[in-house]
Amino acid sequence: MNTDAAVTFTGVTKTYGTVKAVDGLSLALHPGETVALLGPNGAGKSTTLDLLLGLRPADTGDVRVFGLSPRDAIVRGRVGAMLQSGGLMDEVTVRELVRLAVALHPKPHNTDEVLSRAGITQIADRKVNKLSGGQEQRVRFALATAGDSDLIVLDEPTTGMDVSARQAFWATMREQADQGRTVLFATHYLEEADAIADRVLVLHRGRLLADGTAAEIKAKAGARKVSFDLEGTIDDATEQSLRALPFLTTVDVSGQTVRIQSTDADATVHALYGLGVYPRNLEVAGLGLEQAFVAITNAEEAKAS
Ligand SMILES: Nc1ncnc2c1ncn2[C@@H]1O[C@H](COP(=O)(O)OP(=O)(O)OP(=O)(O)O)[C@@H](O)[C@H]1O
Repeated sequence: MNTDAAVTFTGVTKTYGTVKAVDGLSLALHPGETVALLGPNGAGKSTTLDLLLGLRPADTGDVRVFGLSPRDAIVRGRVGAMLQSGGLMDEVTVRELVRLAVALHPKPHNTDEVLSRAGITQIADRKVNKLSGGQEQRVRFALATAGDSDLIVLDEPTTGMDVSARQAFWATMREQADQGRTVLFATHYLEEADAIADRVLVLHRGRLLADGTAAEIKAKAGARKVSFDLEGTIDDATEQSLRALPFLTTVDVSGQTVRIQSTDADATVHALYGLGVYPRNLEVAGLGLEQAFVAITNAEEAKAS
């Protein structure tokens, strides 16, 4: 067992009826890493976080947090979490709720500092059930950072936050990681994962499909995008021959503009000139993280069907 790791999953499986939500998952996260957990709906992200937080038991395998069981790690204040669901207590004010979280933490921060860091000092006296969605998220963030935890776990943390709240949120998270904390967040915002995470995990049907930096994940997708314009209207015959170009994974024809993805852009462009057409404004570029994610998960879907 690697006791230096912040988190280890070893052969972890969690099944609901016939659904394998987490399927033989093994991974290790290290102190100071900011890790994005990506995956299509139902990939097993929330279940993975629930297992990590000891909210559900694994069927098989072992989950360790700083070498401890999830429950022991939480009791010792080593983990702060911000989950998607779970009601906040209704009839209390924001300050009372945050004060309670501070009081319960074995290594508490100062309540005013926690409120200020989460940007909720202005609404501290408001009842929790009178908040907007974005304000609620900030309160959850305050609860996750009520004490000096070594691992911060966030499930879809910025859903409902406006642009400035998101920026402030991620700036704070970067500070937390710079201080040696491990930050693990599940998200559907791939641009956030690209901008923030040192490491990206792609889950699919409970299995780890890719694990690396955003650049490595983009390279793993193995595809590049090619776009160009053709003069005049693209008739059916031309469109047919474009769609028959080698190594294509996707084709989109819109007016005179053609956008394609190819697993061998050089060969595709070579064949394009062979069609006797004259592409203008030809651009060849790597995939963004979002496109890479779609390419990787679609390829896996195709294998499964
Ligand atoms: N309590 C439950 N009972 C039965 N099935 C469940 C339960 N929780 C999750 N599942 C199933 O397990 C699978 C994984 O769900 P999970 O919520 O972990 O995925 P996710 O990646 O977080 O999805 P999303 O992006 O939609 O939040 C899904 O097929 C889901 O329907």
